[in-house]
Amino acid sequence: MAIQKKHGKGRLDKWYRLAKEKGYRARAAFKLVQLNKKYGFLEKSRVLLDLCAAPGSWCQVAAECMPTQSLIVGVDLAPIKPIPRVITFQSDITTEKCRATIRGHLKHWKADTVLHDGAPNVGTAWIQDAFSQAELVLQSLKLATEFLAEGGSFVTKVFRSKDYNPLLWVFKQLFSSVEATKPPSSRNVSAEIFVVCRGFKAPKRIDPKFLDPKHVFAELADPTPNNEAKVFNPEKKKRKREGYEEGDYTQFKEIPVTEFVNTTDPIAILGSYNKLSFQQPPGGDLALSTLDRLEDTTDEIRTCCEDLKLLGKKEFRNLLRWRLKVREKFGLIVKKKQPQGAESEEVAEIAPMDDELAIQEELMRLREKETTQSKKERRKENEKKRKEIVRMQMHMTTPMDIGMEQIGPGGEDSTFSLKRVDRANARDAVVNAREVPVESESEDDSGSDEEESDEEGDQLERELDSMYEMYQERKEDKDSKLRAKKARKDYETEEWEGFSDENKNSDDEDEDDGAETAVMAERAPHSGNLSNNAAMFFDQDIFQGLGGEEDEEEDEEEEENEEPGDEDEDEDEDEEDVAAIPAPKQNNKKDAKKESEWADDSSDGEPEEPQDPRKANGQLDIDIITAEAMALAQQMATGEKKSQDVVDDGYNRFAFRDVDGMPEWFLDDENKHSKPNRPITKAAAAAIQEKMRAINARPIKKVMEAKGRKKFKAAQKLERLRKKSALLADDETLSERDKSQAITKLMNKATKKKPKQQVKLVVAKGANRGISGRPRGVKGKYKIVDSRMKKDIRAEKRLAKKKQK
Ligand SMILES: C[S@@+](CC[C@H](N)C(=O)[O-])C[C@H]1O[C@@H](n2cnc3c(N)ncnc32)[C@H](O)[C@@H]1O
Repeated sequence: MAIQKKHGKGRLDKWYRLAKEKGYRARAAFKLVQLNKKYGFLEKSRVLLDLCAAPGSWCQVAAECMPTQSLIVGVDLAPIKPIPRVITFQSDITTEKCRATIRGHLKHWKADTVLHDGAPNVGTAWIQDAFSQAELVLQSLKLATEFLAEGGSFVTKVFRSKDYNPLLWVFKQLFSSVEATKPPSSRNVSAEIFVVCRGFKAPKRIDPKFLDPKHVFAELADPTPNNEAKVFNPEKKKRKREGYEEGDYTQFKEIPVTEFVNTTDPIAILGSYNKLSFQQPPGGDLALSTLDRLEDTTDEIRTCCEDLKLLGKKEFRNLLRWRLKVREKFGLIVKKKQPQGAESEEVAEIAPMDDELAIQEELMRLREKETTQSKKERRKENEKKRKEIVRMQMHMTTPMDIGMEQIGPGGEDSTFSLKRVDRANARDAVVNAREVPVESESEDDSGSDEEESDEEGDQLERELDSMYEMYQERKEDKDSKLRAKKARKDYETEEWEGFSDENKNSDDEDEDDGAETAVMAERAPHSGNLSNNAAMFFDQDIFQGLGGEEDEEEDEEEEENEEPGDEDEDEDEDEEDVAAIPAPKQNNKKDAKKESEWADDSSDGEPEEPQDPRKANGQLDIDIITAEAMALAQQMATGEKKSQDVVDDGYNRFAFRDVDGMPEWFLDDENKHSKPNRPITKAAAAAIQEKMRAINARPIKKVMEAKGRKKFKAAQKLERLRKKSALLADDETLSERDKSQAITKLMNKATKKKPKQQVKLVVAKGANRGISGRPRGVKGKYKIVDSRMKKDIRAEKRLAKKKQK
């Protein structure tokens, strides 16, 4: 008996069994079936070329779906057993011989479809596999450009790797429509993606660089050497750390923590490994043991290293900071004081781990400890002050309580300078009980050495932030619920813009960075001044339709309609536009317009607070729809509660939760439960119940429509009857008796129900066995049954009769 493989790629799944059942040579057949179901290119093709076709299941599918008399040619390194209506031959698709053989088979015809499902079985590391795969794709594209007819389709398999985007970019230059998809039969653990390119542009001349792997994958072909990796283990060969082996996604991956410290791409390690290990290798590792003994290597850091997949942004940040500290201590980064404006440079030095270093290390550790302590205290102090300010704004404390008399409430440099506080915003902040950004002292004394921002750290954090955003976007794309949630969140955060707009400026600065390497930039048709990578990035579907100047004009128009104070808000909106979900964006713009209209309406020139008809979650707030709200309304109507009480209620233990740096999943979960429990009255609960009952009692729309149609038809019938009876009544040739008889007859006919048409059962045997369509000699409604069913029905009837007796 064959051994059933239960894990990973070798699992004999339903597609495998289905392929066996249907007589396909490989489960891969279903990938083509599903791709064709979605894009329907096979039925339209008369000539097809299948590159890398063995064992031949795609050719089988093509032969089934394409019109008879079509020409199908399949080629592979491996021999392909003959398939009816398919020409196959054995060759390497990268060779000239193969090209010539294809030409010989196609003669003067051009292919409508070129398929490529090639996979080189080199079995080396993932990154190498992916690269050769990408090269094979480019090779097949080369053949496709030679043999495809104008408007033809090219379907290819690519792997998720660094080469994916360059490949897609090249496809887009040659085809009018390029779509990447993963058919259901493709295993989730497999990194393969299928790209369906339609509408071949058939350019007269194609720049050979388009199809030259050296140019297309320029970045990979010449990776920058990682000299720093030699510091810890100079003679050890550097491990390849980019990505998982194909189909190896479920493996728990571990890497020595020293690798994380060494690497020039720490984010890649955090993203692709499960654990950073402090475990000593058999021969012992000096660097590892030093790392292990460091004071900075706190328990928290160790716990974080245990399972990277559980970490949130904050923990990742901590790990990156820790890495930087360690690198500094080991002398991997030597910071040079530089004149202003000059770019900071990281110098990698190979430093021996001797006594001197240990002393230096100890000194650094002490200094570090001191700094952390003072930072912590400052942060605590700030937090305290922030809370006190909010309390004061809510009239729960006096300025004296927080020592404002010493500093002076209006002092320019004071943390409590309320001059800059926009009153309306402040009120919003109190009502919303949101965080009030207080200028941190660390910002004030930015000149000090300890607070000197670390270029690498900042860069990594920005990278981490943008990766997290991309991850969220991907998740949103897949999950409509999440999309709605984000839309709600965006809506909520829009309301509170903070006391100052410094944050925004820093956000803007963040956007400025990013260096791109130029690959084939000179040929990018609409890249303008953008580098090739940037052009490829903006070529993605998400940016399509985001017009350049036209949009800007539109934005400008809208800006004109708005108050000058709204400028910053708009900038933020524009930044979000790239990844924003369309619906809320439209709403926001509409709102902005509405707000400006409201502002224009106010006669005294003072813009009125816009009464937004929506609730925080974006729903229209047109009714009291919860029992809590109803109870509150009742209490306010009876004077039991005043608006001041409601404000007081807003100040509760849930209002100032410290959410900073908490992972999203944690906050999502906590938001479900961490809210005040407001008691509801019996009357309110009853009223809501009653309302719901009334809503539930309403017939659904379809039933209402059906009833309406019935009523309408009855009215029409009645009208016709009335007219006919009137005609009869006016007919002078008829006697009164005849008239009455004729009208009665009419009435009887109208009220008489039509007998239901009998369904004739036709047994599927004899001439009727396996027929499709109406059986001969059968009129009216019919149903084809097998003889068993008829016998069963008869038996049931017999039984029922027996029981009656
Ligand atoms: C996944 S299989 C293709 C399965 C095929 N689509 C089917 O449905 O049966 C990948 C094939 O690519 C072939 N291949 C890899 N490199 C090739 C090359 N340079 N020239 C021709 N075939 C190649 C391999 O021999 C292998 O049979």
